[in-house]
Amino acid sequence: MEKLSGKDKELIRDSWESLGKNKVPHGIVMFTRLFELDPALLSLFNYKTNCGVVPECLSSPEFLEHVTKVMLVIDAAVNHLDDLDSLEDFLLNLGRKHQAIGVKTQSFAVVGEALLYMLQCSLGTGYTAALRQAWLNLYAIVAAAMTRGWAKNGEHKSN
Ligand code: HEM
Repeated sequence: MEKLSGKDKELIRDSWESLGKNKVPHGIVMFTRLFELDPALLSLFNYKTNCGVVPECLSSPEFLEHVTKVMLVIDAAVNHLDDLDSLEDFLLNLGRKHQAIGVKTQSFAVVGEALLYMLQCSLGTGYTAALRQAWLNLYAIVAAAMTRGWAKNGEHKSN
């Protein structure tokens, strides 16, 4: 896996310190943005939530569970900045599962955009160009590992 600079790690850790204590509310901001950017993603959750519109979805327990799961993956990444390789197998497997669910790899990038939006909303003036880049670098590492797992599962299938 790629490595992050010492400065990247510092910016990520400092900014996550307060955000990580309120994962679900920040995750909801992120997923609200995700569905603004790509409303079609809602249908991937329908089999569980049976919800047709965003507000209903965002308050359903299954949905909040996924928001929590995503935030916990981010939390794990932040807690393993010096040792991201240790997450490789977990992330490969996660990518494989998302391939099976029908999530496209392009959608991982949209989640990245939604993550940046949430950081911008939450950090205000603390959202600097360097901080944005640090998070982009971290998320790129996570998404790349998920994409490798996705591709292993999806070999010979179209993306
Ligand atoms: C477009 C984006 C995504 C969609 C539509 C999506 C959808 C889903 C769905 C439908 C499930 C199965 C139901 C559930 O467990 O709640 C799932 C599971 C999960 N997702 Fe996602 N997901 C997306 C992105 C992500 C990302 C970026 C992460 C982490 C960074 C993530 C983390 C997880 C985890 C940890 C699980 C549970 C896997 C397990 O059961 O072992 N998801 N996702």
